[in-house]
Amino acid sequence: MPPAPGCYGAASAFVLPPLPAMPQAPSDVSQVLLPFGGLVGREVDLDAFLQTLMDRIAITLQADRGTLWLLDPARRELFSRAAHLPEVSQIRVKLGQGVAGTVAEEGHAINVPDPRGEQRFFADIDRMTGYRTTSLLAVPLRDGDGALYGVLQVLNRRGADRFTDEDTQRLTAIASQVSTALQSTSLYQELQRAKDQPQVPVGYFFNRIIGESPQLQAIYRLVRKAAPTDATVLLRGESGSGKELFARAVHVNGPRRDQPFIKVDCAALPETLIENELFGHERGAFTGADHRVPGKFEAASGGTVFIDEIGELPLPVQGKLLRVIQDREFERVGGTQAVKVDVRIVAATHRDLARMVAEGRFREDLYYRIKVVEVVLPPLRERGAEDLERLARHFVAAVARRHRLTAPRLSAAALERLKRYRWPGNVRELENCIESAVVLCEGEILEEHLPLPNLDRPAPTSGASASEASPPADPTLLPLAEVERRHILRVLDAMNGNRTAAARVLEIGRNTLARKLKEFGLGDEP
Ligand SMILES: Nc1ncnc2c1ncn2[C@@H]1O[C@H](COP(=O)(O)OP(=O)(O)OP(=O)(O)O)[C@@H](O)[C@H]1O
Repeated sequence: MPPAPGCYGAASAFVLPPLPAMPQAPSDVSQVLLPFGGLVGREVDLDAFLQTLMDRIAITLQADRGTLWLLDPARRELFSRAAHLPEVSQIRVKLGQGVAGTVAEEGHAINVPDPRGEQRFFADIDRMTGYRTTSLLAVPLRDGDGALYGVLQVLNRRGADRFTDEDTQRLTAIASQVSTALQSTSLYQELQRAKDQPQVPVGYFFNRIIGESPQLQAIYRLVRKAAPTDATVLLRGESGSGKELFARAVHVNGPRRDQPFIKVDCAALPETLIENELFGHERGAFTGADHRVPGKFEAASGGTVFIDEIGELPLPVQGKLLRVIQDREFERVGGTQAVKVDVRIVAATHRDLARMVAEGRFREDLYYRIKVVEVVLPPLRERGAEDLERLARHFVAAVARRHRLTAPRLSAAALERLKRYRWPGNVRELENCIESAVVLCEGEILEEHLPLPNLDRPAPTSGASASEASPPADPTLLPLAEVERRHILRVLDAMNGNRTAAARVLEIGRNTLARKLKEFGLGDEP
């Protein structure tokens, strides 16, 4: 059965609850956008806005699915920016390819009653998604100057075998409203920039990154410059501050975007395994090595290797990595033959590498090689109240969608509590905190359920208990139990949730791991 409107992207295949305000298709197109006026202006969460917008459009046109396509002038392609597309995260089509591509090239609406036998229909997308298109309507999206910048498309008219002429008129009217609405968003500004710099592809950029503070703006500028090159990038920042998110942004905004992005987490692997993981091994390299196994560098060929927690890399392996950066070659463990490799390297650390160099724990030559472009991510507490609020609202909406719940409203008191907390675990901690609160929230307003220390309580005057009101200046000074909890979750994450593998890395029994996870409130495996 095809998914209902409300399903977006592979990473977030969820179904929104029915929209209470509009159970029926409205007859007046102005109702499609009317409820969003405030949301567009504030644009607290562009993704959520676009998704709700596409839901409304599908309902209004009595369509099963809808797609907002935008134009990437550099690549002469359309990319799906918001869509009922649970099967894949994004689709790209060339101008002139398929119905949407033809609308973008020719600039007029196309109504396809039956795609079978329709030459302009691009059946590859149905083949890729497994979805069966039975009728399709697509109209151009134009900006205030009349220039085409996208296509609005709906699929599979419900209750009829085709879209009508009246539907075409309605979708055209909606497209004009959508254009007006989009022009006040940063998405539109990005498209405008792309017009001035047609060599820079769009649609990959920062789609999932929330934050408008001056610090984040400076980082966007830096990443925008560095990404299209092959420069090695070093991301520095506290745990949970978004290093991996930006590492992916560097990759998908660069020339290697269609090639693999492979992550190696040096902190999750025992020292003895890191070399093997990165470089692979030859047959007979050690007992049990009964065939040649390629490492991550070979797996990432043509793409990017993201070396997370590079500060944990043992010194001998640092030497081998240096050779990869300098000479683009290495030897597999137990091998004598040089293997050539073409990869981009992006590295991340929460450590002070300069200090590690001074202490002789990190090679100076490698340090300078990896920090060709250095991006320092600010801790959440330094990003200002507005960014915190944007992120919080984004997570409320995203978590509610993920768990198929109605998104509660954040009360002023709840926001105040969020702003007063110091967030030692940064954005990840905020995300987890909001997830817990949204899941436990019983009413429409999220207020009581934030699992945060009560900062209004008077601080203890003496004793060894940590003061919640005045946390230590150094956020890494954590209680032992918290360090253990974070380490376990990080290993589990690195092993993609596989408990057996995580228990092996942690060198504890699987039952012990299960018990600890239970203590953290992470119940049984699904
Ligand atoms: N600016 C942001 N906008 C939206 N989500 C964010 C942002 N920054 C971080 N996140 C989210 O917070 C979580 C932690 O981010 P990420 O894994 O990139 O941090 P990290 O610095 O690599 O952490 P660690 O050092 O512990 O590996 C992720 O779920 C990520 O999607």
